[in-house]
Amino acid sequence: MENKTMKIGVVGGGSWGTALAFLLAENGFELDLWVFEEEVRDQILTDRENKVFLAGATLPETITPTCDLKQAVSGKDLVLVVVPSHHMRNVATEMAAYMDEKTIVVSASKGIENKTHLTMTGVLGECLPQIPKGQITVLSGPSFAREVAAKVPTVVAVAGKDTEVARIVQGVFASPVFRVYANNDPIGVEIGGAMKNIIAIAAGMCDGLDAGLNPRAALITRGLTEMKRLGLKMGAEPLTFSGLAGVGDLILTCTGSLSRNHTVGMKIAQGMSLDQILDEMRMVAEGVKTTRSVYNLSHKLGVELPICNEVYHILFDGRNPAESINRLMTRDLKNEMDL
Ligand SMILES: NC(=O)C1=CN([C@@H]2O[C@H](COP(=O)(O)OP(=O)(O)OC[C@H]3O[C@@H](n4cnc5c(N)ncnc54)[C@H](O)[C@@H]3O)[C@@H](O)[C@H]2O)C=CC1
Ligand SMILES: O=C(CO)COP(=O)(O)O
Repeated sequence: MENKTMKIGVVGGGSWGTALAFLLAENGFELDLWVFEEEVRDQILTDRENKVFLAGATLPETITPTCDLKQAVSGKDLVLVVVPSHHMRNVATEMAAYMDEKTIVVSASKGIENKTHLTMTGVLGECLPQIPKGQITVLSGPSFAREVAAKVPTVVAVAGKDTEVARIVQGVFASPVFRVYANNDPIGVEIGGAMKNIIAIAAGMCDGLDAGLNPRAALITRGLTEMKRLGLKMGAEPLTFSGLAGVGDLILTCTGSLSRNHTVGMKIAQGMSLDQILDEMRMVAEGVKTTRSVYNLSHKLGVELPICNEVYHILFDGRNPAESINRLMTRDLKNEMDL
């Protein structure tokens, strides 16, 4: 199939869905963009801008905003889903009625469902039984939406169990400012993308306390070990965690001031309550819900994740972040390479 004639739908007009729609339009595709809020659809139609979630990017006429999910996904060759992880099941269940087995599905959402502990391709696989599993892929890596919309050079991974399909998706998204590596370890890519958000909350707490640069580097490094530990238990490839969706995204989110998860951690350390912080945010900080999923999953699987465990108790039990640093520092002494 000649790429540019592919019919594409993007589901989710938050900052990341809008930035990826912009990228695809720049790559020469015409596409439908499903947005949840009528206000956002109307703004894009009249001003060619998503002022709520991605102010500043001018969206070309080749992006058609719609609140009609059927219009966005039916008859498409490729559907990119970019809704917050806690809305994935509802949205995908509604999509199922309009989709046939030929469509390639790409998830760009990062999270682990609270109830089922499924990653986003797992949820999509359950909700879209007509789509062969090899056609469900994931795009992830160090990529703030605002920088992608500003055409800042960005490098990500696209993972799928079917190498051919991953290559097609790679070709659709790749551009001179958006380099895409193919990867065949979707579960590793998704565990990396979901768990780095928890560690970013921890790094934000560390920065909010002004605890120092040494502890932040330690959190990033030991956080990577925790990502790998849970990932391996779930069947991931170890090398994925050294890649873009692992350490790459971990570094970006733990050190980048644009991160919503890092910001949540900073505000907690500065004394705000989680409810207060979330009430003030229209955007999503996936790490909050993922912390709950990972806490429960790690206990179920018997995997020790000390940093994630502390983040859980700070967010949901009111533990003091400074006390958590002390608890992490005074744990039994270990061998660094133990997984
Ligand atoms: N923003 C970024 O830089 C990046 C975000 N992501 C991931 O992309 C996913 C989507 O996040 P963003 O685009 O950042 O969203 P956002 O935080 O900018 O906006 C929130 C989104 O939730 C939608 N929403 C609210 N209620 C909804 C409902 N009931 N059903 C469906 N959608 C609803 C809003 O329409 C909006 O699109 C997340 O999993 C995030 O981790 C991944 C990489 C980069
Ligand atoms: O996933 C992201 C960058 O790769 C975005 O991180 P935040 O959701 O913390 O802003």
